[in-house]
Amino acid sequence: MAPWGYEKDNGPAHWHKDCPIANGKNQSPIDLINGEVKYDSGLKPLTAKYVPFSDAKFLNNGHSVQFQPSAGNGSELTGGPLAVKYNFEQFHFHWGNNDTEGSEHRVDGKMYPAELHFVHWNSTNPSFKDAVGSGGPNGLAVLGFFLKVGAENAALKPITDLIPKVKDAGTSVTVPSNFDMQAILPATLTDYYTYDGSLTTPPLAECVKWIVFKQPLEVSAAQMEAFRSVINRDGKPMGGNYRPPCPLHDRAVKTSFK
Ligand SMILES: NS(=O)(=O)c1cccc(F)c1
Ligand SMILES: [Zn+2]
Repeated sequence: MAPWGYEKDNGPAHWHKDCPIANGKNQSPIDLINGEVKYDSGLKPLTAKYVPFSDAKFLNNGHSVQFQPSAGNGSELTGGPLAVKYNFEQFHFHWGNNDTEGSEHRVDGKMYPAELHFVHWNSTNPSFKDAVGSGGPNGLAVLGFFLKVGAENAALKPITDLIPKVKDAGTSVTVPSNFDMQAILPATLTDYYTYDGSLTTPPLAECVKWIVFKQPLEVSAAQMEAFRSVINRDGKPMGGNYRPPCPLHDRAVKTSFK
């Protein structure tokens, strides 16, 4: 099979051939149906501490654009549904070719134009790779933020301004060291959905504690257009790099809000 992608001949419907877990019972993304979620008063606030990065790359890996600091940067996530500290690994995006599609998770069937994933790994593992392979839903913690079109996102501007430099698959650029990742996050990380799921791209490992925030972030139309100018490994616009929702099976989606 050609390397996996999102086209007719290598998209989500094909992934099960290389990754049979694609048809597993803990797959992501899902449709977050408000009538079926359950408030959990035991969910604590989340704390994300992102320290400045000395050498971080922004890259086009052929299926997304991704911010990746060098390993062991010291940024970490604790609290919420998490029992231990998680180390920050990378963030990346999924988006559509128009404003009616693009997010991976949905809310009552609604898709947002894009979704931003902050990926963290359980610090009781020696590395990110070990955390992915650690088995069970506590290997990674991924924060999901919906993006909607509105005001320019000043915190993401240093990243969206770099997109023209990583237009083609396999390209990367160094991110200025004064980039403040903390500024992307809302002041308080409240009001989220959380459930046990998987990576949304191959290898689709069922190792993720998903934490999806109810409140979307805003980006400008120009910032959305920047994403839509990115080219994938087949030389086509990368937009549409989202997996459709997977069956919930017998999983519960908890909320930190009533
Ligand atoms: N899209 S995602 O589930 O956040 C994801 C896919 C693959 C690797 C990874 F670290 C995160
Ligand atoms: Zn993702």
